[in-house]
Amino acid sequence: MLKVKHISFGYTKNKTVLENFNFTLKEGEHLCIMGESGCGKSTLLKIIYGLLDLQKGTIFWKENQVLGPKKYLVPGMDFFKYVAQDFDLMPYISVSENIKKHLSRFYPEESEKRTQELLEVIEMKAFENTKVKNLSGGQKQRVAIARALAKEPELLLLDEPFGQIDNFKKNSLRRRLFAYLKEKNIACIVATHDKNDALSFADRLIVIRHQKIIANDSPKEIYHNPKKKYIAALFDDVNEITIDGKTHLFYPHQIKIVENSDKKAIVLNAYFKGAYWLIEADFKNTTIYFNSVKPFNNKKEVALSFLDK
Ligand SMILES: Nc1ncnc2c1ncn2[C@@H]1O[C@H](COP(=O)(O)OP(=O)(O)OP(=O)(O)O)[C@@H](O)[C@H]1O
Repeated sequence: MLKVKHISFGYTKNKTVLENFNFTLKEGEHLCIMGESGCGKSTLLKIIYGLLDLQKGTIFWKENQVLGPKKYLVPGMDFFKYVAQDFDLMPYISVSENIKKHLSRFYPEESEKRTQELLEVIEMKAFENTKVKNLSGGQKQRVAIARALAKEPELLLLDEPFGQIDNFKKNSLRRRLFAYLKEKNIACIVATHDKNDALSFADRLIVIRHQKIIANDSPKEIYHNPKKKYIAALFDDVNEITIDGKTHLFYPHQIKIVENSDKKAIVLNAYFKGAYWLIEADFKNTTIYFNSVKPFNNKKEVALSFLDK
């Protein structure tokens, strides 16, 4: 189990990036870290891996304390693997050689079998003999993930793991990778901007804002009961609307167009989203967003109903 206790960190003395972080992670559990750009997601992963020295607090994996570069000449904990945003692959050797570099040379058959298994997980079988320098950014990202998995870490730390991968590949890769991690009981912490990483695949979600953890719960709970607009906005457009003197947060799908109601909005724009239209409208001098199966002309008045909260 990972135990992060009262940790604080800043790159300089007068600027704290993370303040008094506390959380735990069980074996095999998947945690997502979300928050706006620059809030400290990558910094947290680097601290957990042991690449930075803490100013305060402790981190333990089981009974082992995670210590930073002041303590270890080669930083980074043995039973963790960390895939950074810049991959750090060997460009002049092939995809499979990059993976094999992290497997034992003394068991070539076992090493080959494992490499093939990982090539399947990252859907890169067709590129096994291609030199890494000739791969696209998204392909390199996938090789970096396979390489990190080669030795079956106990905890995998992924920084924006699908950031450079197109939607077409991303969905199937995500399903394969997270199923593989669960199957092998590998715990995982993913720093991400992508709500799908959290909603569909994480057991738990932590949201960071202004150096603090402002939410730590199941993705379902945080999605359905966001305590702040900042949190809801990680998942979708969000409307902050006051009804009978009380302010509520509504996602676009929680506002419906109805035949009649005393809540009227004037359509400003309609954006095609494939399966539906996102309507931008003025409601009591506030711009709101809701979904509709059909578009409306600008300036059209529509009656709305808001989900009961
Ligand atoms: N090596 C460094 N030296 C000094 N400041 C740094 C360093 N790396 C990051 N920072 C600062 O620390 C803060 C947190 O950065 P971090 O990269 O952890 O954010 P992030 O949430 O991962 O951002 P993004 O989503 O854009 O990747 C930012 O203000 C950043 O400018």
